[in-house]
Amino acid sequence: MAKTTKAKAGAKKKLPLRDAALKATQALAGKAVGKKSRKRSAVPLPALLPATGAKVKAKPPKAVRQAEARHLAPLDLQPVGDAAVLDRLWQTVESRRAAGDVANSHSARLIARGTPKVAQKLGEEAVECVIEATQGNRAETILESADLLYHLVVVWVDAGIRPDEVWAELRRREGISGIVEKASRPKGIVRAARTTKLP
Ligand SMILES: N=c1c2ncn([C@@H]3O[C@H](COP(=O)(O)OP(=O)(O)OP(=O)(O)O)[C@@H](O)[C@H]3O)c2ncn1[C@@H]1O[C@H](COP(=O)(O)O)[C@@H](O)[C@H]1O
Repeated sequence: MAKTTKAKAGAKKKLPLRDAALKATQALAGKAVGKKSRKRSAVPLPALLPATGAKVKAKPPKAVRQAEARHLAPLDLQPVGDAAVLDRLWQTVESRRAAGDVANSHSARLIARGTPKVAQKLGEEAVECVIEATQGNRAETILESADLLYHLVVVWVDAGIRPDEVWAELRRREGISGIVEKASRPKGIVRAARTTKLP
């Protein structure tokens, strides 16, 4: 063991000057183009530095690829319903509110309990929908979505909002990329002043 160490030390000493200089250059180059420093340094590296064998990843990480596949997969849409059902639901709930028959109408009973209760129910249904969606339970997510939309309609009726007003806002947003819209929002301190979120 000791012999080997000595032999190594000897070999180091005997290293010709040119080889030693080359080694030092390579060591420096390795530091300069190593993963960490390449990320942090904005200073361009000299073009003549020797390659260090750092691999360029051709594929994005697995989680990103899976998310992309989920979003890009075509939806299996069968035309069995239409959005007009929400307009009809609103009409029904509004008529229940106006009639105020709390003995026979769930909507009338819920609205009679006051705005905080109406809003709370929407929150509960949203959380249930989130849980099912997070767990990948497709059928349950559909059921919870229907509950969520019903309770959203009750919120609109309670607040005196007509579906048309929401559709108009959705129409206004058509063709505006969410990313572009987000980028156009005020930034920094202005944004912090307008929101309860941490900047
Ligand atoms: N889409 C719905 C709908 N979805 C869910 N629900 C009811 O919402 C209630 C949710 O039950 P929860 O136990 O979560 O809530 P909760 O009974 O208020 O209990 P708490 O949280 O207060 O303790 C159930 O009674 C469901 O039947 C609905 N009730 C009515 N509709 C639609 O509204 C129309 C009018 O209904 P009524 O107002 O009952 O005539 C109906 O024809 C339907 O089209």
